Amino acid sequence: MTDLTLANATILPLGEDAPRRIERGWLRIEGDRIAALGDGPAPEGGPVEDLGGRLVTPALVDCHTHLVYGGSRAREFEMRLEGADYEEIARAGGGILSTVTATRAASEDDLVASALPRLDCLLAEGAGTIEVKSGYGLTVEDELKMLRAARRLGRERPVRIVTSWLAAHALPPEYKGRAEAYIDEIAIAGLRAAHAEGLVDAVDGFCEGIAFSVPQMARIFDVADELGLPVKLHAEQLSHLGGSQLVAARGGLSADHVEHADAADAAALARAGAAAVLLPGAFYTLRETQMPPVAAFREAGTAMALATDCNPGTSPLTSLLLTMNMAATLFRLTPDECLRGVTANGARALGLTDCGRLAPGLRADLAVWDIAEPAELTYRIGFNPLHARYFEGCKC
Ligand SMILES: O=C(O)CC[C@@H]1NC(=O)NC1=O
Ligand SMILES: [Fe+3]
Repeated sequence: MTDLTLANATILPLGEDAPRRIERGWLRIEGDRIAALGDGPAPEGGPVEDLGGRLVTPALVDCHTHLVYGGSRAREFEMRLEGADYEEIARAGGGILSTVTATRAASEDDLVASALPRLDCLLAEGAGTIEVKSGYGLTVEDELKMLRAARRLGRERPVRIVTSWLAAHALPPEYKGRAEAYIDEIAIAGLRAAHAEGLVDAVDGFCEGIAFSVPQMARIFDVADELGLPVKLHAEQLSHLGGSQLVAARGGLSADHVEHADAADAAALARAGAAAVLLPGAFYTLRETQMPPVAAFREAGTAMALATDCNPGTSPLTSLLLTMNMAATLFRLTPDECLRGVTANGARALGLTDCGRLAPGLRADLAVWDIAEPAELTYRIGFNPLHARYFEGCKC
């Protein structure tokens, strides 16, 4: 059991009603929780570690990843460089389906082994909570295999893994022209099996012309609601179908990508308390030109989260710090918005209230940085100033 006070630190609590910054502050850890924090001299009693003015933030939250998958899409990367766009590749049977073949062929052990190096990259930059989706198996057993592998990552490393069911990611060849049957026999039947095995924390889908429609996603969300599972959605990534409005109407956790969302979507998400998850890695990789409506999100008060969207096709990115830099440079988010995007708002996009902020009673998942100026985290490109990471109160 940890009993430790971190002293002489520059603390960013990142809570809505918390001080913006505590200079020369202290934070007391008891067990796996934050017991107290404040400014001035640290309270007497117990071991103290002087941080020499270093910056302390919540451990980072990556609220949108496809971290578990088989194979690689480097060849497709070349195709894009030869001029094919994402939808052309998808319609030519490439894209997601080529990763499906590799994932179906991989064992659960193979999936864990190939995901661990990607996970270690995120942990090395101070991540403490990571969401992992299914979506490359597209049979009940292969989707369950993916989520079992995801759960194992949380046992193999000091990290909290949150899972999402994403069977509605693509229509496999054996269901070509039979989307409704796929939804019934795989997406819904598999969701029930995953829930029964304790493998799923939220339900997601790819709502897009090359994937699933709003009514089709609504059918899956009906079952999520019956099972008491929250929902989220890949929405308005390549077009405007109304996925964000569906998330808002269902009281969902987040609408993700949202490049093609509009002011009405921003207002609906804000009213529903749902986050907009911006994914600059996919925007950058696809050389997208449609910017997400950041001004509308600001105007509406929609919480903006950021995530790597780590996936082999459109965002082979395993750096939240680079994600922050991309969001600032490409989407014009401020460094403060970027840091909130991978902490408090990332937690919000996952429906988590016990992390992503520093306050008494919350998890002692912390990142200590060898910098004093928070903007350095967003400003630097390819620089990792992590000094130490605490997970459940333990330095790791
Ligand atoms: O190409 C892949 O493997 C996943 C792409 C990823 N999935 C999705 O729904 N949108 C994306 O950009
Ligand atoms: Fe994604």
